[in-house]
Amino acid sequence: MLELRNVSKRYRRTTAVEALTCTIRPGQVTGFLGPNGAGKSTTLRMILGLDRPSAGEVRIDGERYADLRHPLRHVGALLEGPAAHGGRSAHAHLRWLAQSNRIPAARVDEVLGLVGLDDVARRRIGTYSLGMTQRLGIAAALLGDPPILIFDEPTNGLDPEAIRWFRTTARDAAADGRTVLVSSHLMSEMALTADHLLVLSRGRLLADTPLDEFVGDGSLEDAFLRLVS
Ligand SMILES: Nc1ncnc2c1ncn2[C@@H]1O[C@H](COP(=O)(O)OP(=O)(O)OP(=O)(O)O)[C@@H](O)[C@H]1O
Repeated sequence: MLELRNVSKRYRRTTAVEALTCTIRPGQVTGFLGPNGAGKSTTLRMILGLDRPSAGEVRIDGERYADLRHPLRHVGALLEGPAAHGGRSAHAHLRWLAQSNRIPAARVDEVLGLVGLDDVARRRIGTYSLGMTQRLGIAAALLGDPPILIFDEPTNGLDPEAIRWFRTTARDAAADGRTVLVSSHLMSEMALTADHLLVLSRGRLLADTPLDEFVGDGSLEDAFLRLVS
């Protein structure tokens, strides 16, 4: 379980996140929506200990990220932007992550197979396409077989087959009892992937609702635009 209690983040004059309180539950895919600049990435960075809240706290299974001894075994994340050195191979990158989190080396080949990168695993990451880079990020998130998975814009650059693959992966993980949090701007994709929604706008939480209730008789896009406009 992932809990945010009264979490705020201020950068000088900008309040990126304002008193955010929510619990992200296991067994479902939670979609994280919000217009550009709403504070989604900032929130995800605070969950992962990459940014310090100005106030409030984040708990992962009751602990702070910084206190987790082997964080990748508790929470796996794909964030925006390259997370690996371009000169390394995917295999070397994952081996290094596995070693530093006491994850068996055999798991590296397993996740490379899961994301379909086995054929290019020894190639330099710098030569990868956007879609291959996304798959590597997803492999890194799955590496520690963590109960909590966080994906920021996971389908960026993925082709239709890979988008479907990601959706199935996220839904299977939730069906397995994991906590899955996915941020995306793609409403049609989110409508197919999420069970529950968190909607953020200007740093504030506007909705924390099951997808079906949020959408009602219309489309997710209509309901979302009505709420944030
Ligand atoms: N390091 C920083 N320094 C100053 N301001 C920042 C910093 N990071 C984020 N912000 C500001 O905080 C606000 C929230 O940004 P954030 O990137 O979290 O939004 P987002 O919902 O992820 O947006 P997008 O959908 O465009 O990725 C924005 O106004 C942004 O300019």
